[in-house]
Amino acid sequence: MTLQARPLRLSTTDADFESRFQQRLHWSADADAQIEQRVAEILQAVQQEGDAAVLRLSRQLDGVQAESMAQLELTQAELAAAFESLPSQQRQALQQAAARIRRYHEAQKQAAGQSWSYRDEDGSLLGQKVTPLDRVGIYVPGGKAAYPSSVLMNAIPAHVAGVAEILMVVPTPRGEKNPLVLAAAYVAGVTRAFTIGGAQAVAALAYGTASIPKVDKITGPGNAYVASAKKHVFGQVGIDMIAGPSEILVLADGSTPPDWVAMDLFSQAEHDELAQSILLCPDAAYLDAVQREIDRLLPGMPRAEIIAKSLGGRGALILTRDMEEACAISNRIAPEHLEVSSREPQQWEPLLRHAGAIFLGAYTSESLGDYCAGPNHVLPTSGTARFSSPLGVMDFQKRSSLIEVSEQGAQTLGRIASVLAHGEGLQAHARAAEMRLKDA
Ligand SMILES: NC(=O)c1ccc[n+]([C@@H]2O[C@H](COP(=O)([O-])OP(=O)(O)OC[C@H]3O[C@@H](n4cnc5c(N)ncnc54)[C@H](O)[C@@H]3O)[C@@H](O)[C@H]2O)c1
Ligand SMILES: N[C@H](CO)Cc1c[nH]c[nH+]1
Ligand SMILES: [Zn+2]
Repeated sequence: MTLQARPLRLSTTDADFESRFQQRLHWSADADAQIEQRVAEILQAVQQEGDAAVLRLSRQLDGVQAESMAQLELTQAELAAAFESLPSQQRQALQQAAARIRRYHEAQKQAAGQSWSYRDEDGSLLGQKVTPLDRVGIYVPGGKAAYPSSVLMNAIPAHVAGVAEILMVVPTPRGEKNPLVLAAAYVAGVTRAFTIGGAQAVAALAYGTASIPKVDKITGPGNAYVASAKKHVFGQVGIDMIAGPSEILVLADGSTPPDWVAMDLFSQAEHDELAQSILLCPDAAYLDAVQREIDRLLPGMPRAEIIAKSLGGRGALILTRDMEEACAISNRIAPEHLEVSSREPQQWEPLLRHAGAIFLGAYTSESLGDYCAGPNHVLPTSGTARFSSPLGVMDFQKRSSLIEVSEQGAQTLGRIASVLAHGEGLQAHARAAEMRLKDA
């Protein structure tokens, strides 16, 4: 039987558009509940049994036969050897990507990640002191594909922020280590690396085990199990966001070659059967042309099966009344990646408010952002771009407020605080302020 990839065809003028659109956006509650249940069991096992559970689950879920946790740690020598063993073209590409990612995140730190303070009219100092986290865990996915680029996207901003210890976890299905992943860890300066993945890796980082130190925060993307585990451990540790199965939304005015758009939809669909690719366009003939290109190109794709399942199960080609309506629907979806494939991307960009990353113009394929444009590819999914932002230097920092009140300032603030503290019925607060008043 020939493989087919048939995204759902919808039109905003259909009477049942709203219900079918909603159904397509949200994955099945049943599947979700099963994943939640499994993840809860895994987290509990690791919390109670530590390394023993991590070893057992790595055997069961990843087919990794290890007798001790020491066998699951990658040495710095192994990382360096992996880098040295790469063909020079791959070594160079890793270094070029790393340099661009570093430059972007250094600019981000300059713009938004610095301490600041000012003195008020009484000479009191008010400000914010920014400090890096001490120890972070970065999750690098590795179930259905290997992600050296995710090593760079996590570890480089952590370094730029000044994090002292960067612990990496990455699953190695059947014990197969990906040399590019190891080499990327070398290039990005990862402190320690463990070949474990899934919810068990998230649990080990969050709770700590005899072999894996507990971290302060876990960042990085992963499949639905990883995303759910991060949600569960939030509070024990910090997390960056929910960066689950990949998504792309293409907003097209019909001017981009349809095979480019078809391939861009494939590029995220090939990550995972649960990935989501959506095309919005006001031109029905263009949607037909993209579907024809999907049919033509699919058989040549090595990951055709995953693409077909993702597009068939979660994809959509949506006919809109016009580009304005397409922008409004895109804002409702709040996709991880948003491509504005138009002759006038600057015309539509001001209308677009919710997306992890916005790619402007036909030449800006989303895949360039995945690897080397510079901005981070760890991005919020499942509509969480309404309130979350791309991974960045600020995720590896925290802020402390700084307050130094002058003698004069204590007179002004003391009177205000005293009134409010008495209003709250908190006498010790009031007295502490009043004792510092000169006429007390
Ligand atoms: N949003 C982002 O920024 C971003 C970036 C890169 C990748 N991604 C996404 O990350 C995901 C990577 O997924 P992946 O599967 O390739 O790697 P992964 O490392 O996220 O997941 C693999 C792990 O999942 C666990 N697992 C798989 N099936 C399980 C089951 N039935 N029960 C319990 N645990 C199970 C296993 O422990 C395995 O080690 C994809 O969905 C991709 O789209 C997202
Ligand atoms: N598109 C992914 C984020 O959703 C990132 C990635 C890495 N490699 C290829 N793609
Ligand atoms: Zn990708």
